[in-house]
Amino acid sequence: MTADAATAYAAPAKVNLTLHLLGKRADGYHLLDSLVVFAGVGDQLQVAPADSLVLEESGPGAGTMGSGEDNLVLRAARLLIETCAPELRARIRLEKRLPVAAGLGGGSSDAAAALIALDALWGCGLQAEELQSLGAAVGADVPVCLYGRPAWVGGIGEALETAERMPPVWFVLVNPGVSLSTASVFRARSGGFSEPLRWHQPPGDAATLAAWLAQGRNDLQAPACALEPAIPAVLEALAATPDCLLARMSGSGATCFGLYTEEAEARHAAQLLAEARPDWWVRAAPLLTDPIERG
Ligand SMILES: C[C@](O)(CO)[C@H](O)COP(=O)(O)OP(=O)(O)OC[C@H]1O[C@@H](n2ccc(N)nc2=O)[C@H](O)[C@@H]1O
Ligand SMILES: Nc1ncnc2c1ncn2[C@@H]1O[C@H](COP(=O)(O)OP(=O)(O)OP(=O)(O)O)[C@@H](O)[C@H]1O
Repeated sequence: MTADAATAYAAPAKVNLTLHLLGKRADGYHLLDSLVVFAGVGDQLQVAPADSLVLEESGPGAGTMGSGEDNLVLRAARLLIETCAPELRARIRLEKRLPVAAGLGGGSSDAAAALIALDALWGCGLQAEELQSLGAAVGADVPVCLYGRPAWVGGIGEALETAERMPPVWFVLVNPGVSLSTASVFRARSGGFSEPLRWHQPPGDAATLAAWLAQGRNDLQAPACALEPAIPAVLEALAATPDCLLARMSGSGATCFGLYTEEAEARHAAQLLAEARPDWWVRAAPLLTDPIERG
């Protein structure tokens, strides 16, 4: 595949529908069992040939990601250069729309899109497994973002299995405008570990999915709520919207999602929340049931 300069690569938000912690490794990383999906809202990336490696940020989140040199997009690009050829360079444009350090895996999704876009631009032709191992070196959420479809995630984020036949579902995503460091939320948790949760038969509709999800949880939600009191307020506000089937935190927070059957229900709930709390980031978006289309 070749990339032309105008091609835009989608970097959608990741949502952890469940997040069970199964144990802890000697290096401090936690073993996960998570049902991960993507939502139809996210960042966008464009790449073009250039004489140096540069990242240009635009959009509402530009300048909120710390120093440009630490950007996960550039870390991914440098790893690909090391693997592929030392002289490779590109201009990368990142339109940052997702909140940062928000539990939506925005940086990981950007890094995954960068690996795919630059592999195509530079004609590296890496196999999916090679991209996966570069992605895992950038962050635990990058492998599933490269995979780009509903998945059961295990290991510390690298063990992936397709979650077949997700039903059509709508999300309302709400971030209260606070960023939470993933490491601090893991550090704040205490107590035992959970069992993995798998369905015997894929849920046929949103209500059945929500009922199945209610048997599980996000094990990082309690420690994140203890660190950040805005999170319980978001969960309560989402749960109180009409037609909300389930409200839960994604990843290490602070973004929470509400589940709805219909687009109109989600849009109505999002409008109510945005009116009540203009200081919150609120978006209605569908669950992407099919693999992400890139480029
Ligand atoms: C919590 C999740 O969002 C679930 O999807 C991800 O596992 C986190 O993915 P991520 O943000 O890409 O995480 P990384 O940047 O690799 O790790 C940040 C920190 O989170 C903790 N961490 C992360 C992943 C994992 N399986 N166990 C951990 O304990 C570690 O303290 C690590 O230093
Ligand atoms: N392209 C990027 N987008 C967002 N954050 C980035 C990016 N590059 C570097 N970062 C840094 O990475 C950290 C994590 O940001 P990110 O938005 O990916 O977190 P998150 O949504 O909580 O991720 P996860 O759900 O994987 O834990 C932040 O401290 C941020 O400054």
